[in-house]
Amino acid sequence: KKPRNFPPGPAWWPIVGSLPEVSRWRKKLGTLTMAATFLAKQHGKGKLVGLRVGNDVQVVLASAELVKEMATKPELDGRPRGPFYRHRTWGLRRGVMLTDDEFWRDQRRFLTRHLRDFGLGKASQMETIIMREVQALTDYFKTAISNTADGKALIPLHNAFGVSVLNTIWAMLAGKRYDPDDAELCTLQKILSDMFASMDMTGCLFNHFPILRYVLPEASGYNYYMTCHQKLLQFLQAELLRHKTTYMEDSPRDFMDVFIAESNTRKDEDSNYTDIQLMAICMDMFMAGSDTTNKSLSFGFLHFLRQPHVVRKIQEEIDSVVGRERPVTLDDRHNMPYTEAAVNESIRVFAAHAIAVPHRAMADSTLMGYFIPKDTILAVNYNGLFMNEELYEDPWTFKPERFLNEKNEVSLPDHFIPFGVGRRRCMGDTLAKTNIFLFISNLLQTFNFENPKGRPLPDPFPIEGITPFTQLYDGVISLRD
Ligand code: HEM
Repeated sequence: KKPRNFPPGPAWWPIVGSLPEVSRWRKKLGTLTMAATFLAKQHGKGKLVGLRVGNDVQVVLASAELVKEMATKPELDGRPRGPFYRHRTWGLRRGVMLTDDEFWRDQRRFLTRHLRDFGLGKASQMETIIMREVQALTDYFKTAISNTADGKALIPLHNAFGVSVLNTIWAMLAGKRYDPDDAELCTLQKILSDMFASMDMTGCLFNHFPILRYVLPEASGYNYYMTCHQKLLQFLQAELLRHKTTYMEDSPRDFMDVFIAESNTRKDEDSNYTDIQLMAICMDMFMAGSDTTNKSLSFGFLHFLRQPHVVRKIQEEIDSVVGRERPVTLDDRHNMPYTEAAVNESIRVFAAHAIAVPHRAMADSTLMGYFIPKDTILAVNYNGLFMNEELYEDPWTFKPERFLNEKNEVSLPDHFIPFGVGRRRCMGDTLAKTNIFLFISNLLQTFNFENPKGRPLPDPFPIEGITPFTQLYDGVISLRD
């Protein structure tokens, strides 16, 4: 039964809850995020909708004020607890992204403090790490171009940035980088992206109906989920072993070494500094840290192919502020408002189809005056925020100008909160924005990106998943001069 004064939403049927209504609108509109935006408009003044899907009682939020209200209430800082979230870290709730309470506070503090030592949030260190990757990708594109007769290389752009972006976070975590076409990492990323495409952020069938793990392990996606995580575990185990065999106590090379040192000092049985916890943190970073930035770049470049005038404006800005003789650096950023606005617009067009990592009410609470019972899942539907025509005119069109004021300065509205707010706010916003800025500006300084002749422009409609994907698309890359 719906609790009294629960946020409004479609009817709850026995066993399936609101699933039939959500599925109907999802099919009709094309994505879960659009269905949730629609249901929030139909039932909750466009701000929220209350649902039950199988076991899970959920409230989907679609307004910035509500996200901010949620952040004022520590009891709403929890993370979900179903099998989808537990089995991801091998049966235990571990890591930092999907844990809560004291365990999460301690681990988040430790991770933030020590990732800073290896560059996270420190402009000059981040710049060095990212520029190494920009250079490697530039060389990779140049080689592809030099292997063509007409100087125009056809490159699949939907996932051109995956390995490069992962390297920027992996350098801090594991002190290692991979080439853009590294076979092992490309396979691993393919496994992860296939898995991401088969689920969504609010879970999947075997989470909403846990019994399906036993009666329909194949059809409910459970077996597939476990196999993918097993492969990821093998990859991380190999890295951990490499670290342990080459570890030197007095000279930590990266976060893994620091964590190993900490776990050596805490030998007690209930220590949280275990091998599994370290691998779970790495997995969080793999997913939260690289996937989001990579996809913001993919969405950005898709729109660049659709709107060459945006590319021309960025290139004009680069030419006038930096020229072509030296790379674009972070110091140039404040003189490049149009490019900086394009960075934010790339994040908007990606996040506009995403549901953020869900929260969980750890105690009874309220939101917008409605009752939120303990264990309700609270999911922020960014589609409701970033595709809202009243806030973002013509939301399907890529318009950096929307983030510029009349003085041509970057001006981000209060409702632009792609990284969340409050205690659970994203840990990597600076790294993400720095990555996107340096990749866009340096690649557009050197190359032209065009849609292949004779092909339709790539469609901005997303492919759904835990995080949204662009459709598969190619770009023609050539040297600017
Ligand atoms: C465009 C890129 C990115 C976007 C849009 C993004 C967005 C978000 C959002 C919306 C959340 C959830 C906030 C909440 O629960 O209220 C989050 C959490 C998180 N993000 Fe990001 N993020 C991005 C990049 C990164 C990067 C580069 C890192 C790596 C350092 C990172 C690490 C994390 C972590 C660890 C969390 C979990 C924090 C916690 O639960 O305490 N993210 N991010």
